[in-house]
Amino acid sequence: MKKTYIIGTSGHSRVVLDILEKRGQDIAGFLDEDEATHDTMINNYPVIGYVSKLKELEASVIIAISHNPTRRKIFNQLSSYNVQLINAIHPDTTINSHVDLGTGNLIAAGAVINSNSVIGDNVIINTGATVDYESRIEDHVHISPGVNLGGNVTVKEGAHIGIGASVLPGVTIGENVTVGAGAVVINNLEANAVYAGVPAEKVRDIN
Ligand SMILES: CC(=O)SCCNC(=O)CCNC(=O)[C@H](O)C(C)(C)COP(=O)(O)OP(=O)(O)OC[C@H]1O[C@@H](n2cnc3c(N)ncnc32)[C@H](O)[C@@H]1OP(=O)(O)O
Repeated sequence: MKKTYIIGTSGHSRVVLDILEKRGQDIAGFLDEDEATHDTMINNYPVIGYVSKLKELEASVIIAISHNPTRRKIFNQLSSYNVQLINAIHPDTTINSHVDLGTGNLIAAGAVINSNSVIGDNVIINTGATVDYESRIEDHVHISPGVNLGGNVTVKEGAHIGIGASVLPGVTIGENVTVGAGAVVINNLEANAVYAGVPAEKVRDIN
């Protein structure tokens, strides 16, 4: 089995570590672009160095960074390396057998993904979130803890749905949108903006 490296050292990365331990992965340690973290220990595993260390290695990797633009940037960096992105799926999840799941994804404890949904690459479906039938979650999306998506929802690349938000069936959420915590999204949301409230309304554009 190839050794597995976790990119990122935040609290989120410790959630990923726990899942990989539960899955019996052979974990080498962490990598991080912040030099101050190097040679420290996280839950008994070393922070080994920069992400570029992976250039020299044939390794399994998961990017454990919740900030979508940063996670996307590192995903693109890894595309020229000889590494294998893996999924980190907590054993306590319910994923329908007819779900099409990409790679480099975190599916955290208690998450549910229902039938015929499609999940891209480098996605986070966080603790206790539900994605209902025939939904489409594109690359680099973060579905936060406790979010509920109705059936036939589309979440476009790079969008972030905040904690506890609900999205009505059939809604499309545009690229790079942020939905505020607790929002109820009843209409399609145009790309590159922040929306919040019940029902969700635009707060500001994202440049
Ligand atoms: C495991 C984990 O921790 S995963 C982490 C998941 N993270 C989240 O869920 C965070 C989601 N982010 C939010 O909800 C943020 O508050 C955002 C993105 C909606 C807004 O953030 P900012 O752009 O910094 O806006 P800011 O805090 O200045 O608020 C702007 C206005 O929106 C209001 N607002 C902010 N958040 C919300 C919200 N969730 N619902 C309703 N209104 C909100 C503010 O009261 C403010 O109103 P005002 O202009 O009348 O004073």
